[in-house]
Amino acid sequence: MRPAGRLRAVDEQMRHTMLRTAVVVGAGLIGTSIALSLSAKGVTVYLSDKEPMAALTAAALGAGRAEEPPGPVDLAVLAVPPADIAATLADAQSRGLARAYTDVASVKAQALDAIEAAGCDTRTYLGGHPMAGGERSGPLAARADLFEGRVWALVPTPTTSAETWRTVRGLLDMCGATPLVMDPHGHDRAVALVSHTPHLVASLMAARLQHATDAEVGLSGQGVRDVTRIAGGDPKLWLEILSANAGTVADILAELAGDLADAIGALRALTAPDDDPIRATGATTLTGLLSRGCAGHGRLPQKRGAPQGTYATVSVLIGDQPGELARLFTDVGAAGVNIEDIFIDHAPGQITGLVELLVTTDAADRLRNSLRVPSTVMGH
Ligand SMILES: NC(=O)c1ccc[n+]([C@@H]2O[C@H](COP(=O)([O-])OP(=O)(O)OC[C@H]3O[C@@H](n4cnc5c(N)ncnc54)[C@H](O)[C@@H]3O)[C@@H](O)[C@H]2O)c1
Ligand SMILES: O=C(O)C(=O)C[C@]1(C(=O)O)C=C[C@@H](O)C=C1
Repeated sequence: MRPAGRLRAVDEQMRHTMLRTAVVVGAGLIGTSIALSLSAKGVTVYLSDKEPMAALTAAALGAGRAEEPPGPVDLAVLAVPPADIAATLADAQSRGLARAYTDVASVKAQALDAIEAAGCDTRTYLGGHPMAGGERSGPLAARADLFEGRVWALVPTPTTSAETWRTVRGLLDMCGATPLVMDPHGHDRAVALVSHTPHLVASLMAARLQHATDAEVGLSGQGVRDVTRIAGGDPKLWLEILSANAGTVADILAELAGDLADAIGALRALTAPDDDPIRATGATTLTGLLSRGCAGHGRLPQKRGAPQGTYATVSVLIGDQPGELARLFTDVGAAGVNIEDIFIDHAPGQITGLVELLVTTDAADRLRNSLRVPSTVMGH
């Protein structure tokens, strides 16, 4: 049985307050996306940024008002770079800007240490980190639906008040995000694996392309774009993020370096003549690495943090002519199936496009039968 105090704490975390007013400090990609989402739900949002043009641009996009609030707001969201969180929180609290405060920084332990060192009031602060973003910066890259269905880590201080919990839960609810409560070091270890090292690896791979010939990059398909997309992120922000989690990222990269060395050895072995037995060793090693990759990829949760197997992809070929998508949606509706997500892959000039519909696993075969499309392909 859980002690009553713990039960009460969990209960408080589950409730949430409807926000009426908010301030977003830092009107960049994440701040403006949050502000757009809140404004769309009727919250009065005030925007500020050390670059006035960023706040004005966000306001012009409909994210809120680029002005100081007339009095304390329900929640201040600090969407500034990680190293600026403590000073921004201290300044906001000293001005009595809000009744509760949260941030969105990608690293938590160092920020929390700095918050405590700066003497901030940790009762009105609850750290946060939405696991959604993009490789572009600034308000013009923002989207109101950026956090829909995404996990949002919540990292409380030992003294975070119940009222602050309820207010920040209200923010997540309005943004359509799913909370995941973590401690700061556990959070930073996890994001080293699922965000920070992948970013660095994407950058290292993308750096290989820098001096490629036009003919070589001209041949790029979706694979290289998927592997390198996040490498387009702001180097200044990513230096800050990696610096605040450097030891853990270095440990993971060292393990990766071991696998890279094995892969190089295996590939060299595969260049040996057909009758050289070393080829078989190379093939075995490489198969092992590729299979481990499939197993690791299979561990990634699907939509809304659901485990693998919750959803299945139904792939449909459609023609490049008006009304094709509308017809497909009508047919899916007629089959009584809800589309959880959709991806459309259509190269200009091709007469067909591939539409991938993400649906619950139990509905997938029914939909395939109804649309008369073949069973799913490997990797889905
Ligand atoms: N980019 C992502 O994918 C992503 C995802 C989740 C969380 N985050 C976190 O969100 C935060 C913001 O990142 P972003 O991608 O929106 O960056 P961004 O560069 O798009 O926006 C940051 C904004 O903050 C402003 N700013 C910087 N210092 C400030 C200060 N001291 N006071 C007021 N304004 C200030 C900048 O002028 C800029 O407009 C970072 O802490 C980052 O770690 C980023
Ligand atoms: O979608 C992307 O572009 C991202 O890289 C977002 C992403 C990530 O998933 O690694 C990047 C950094 C953040 O702190 C959180 C989310």
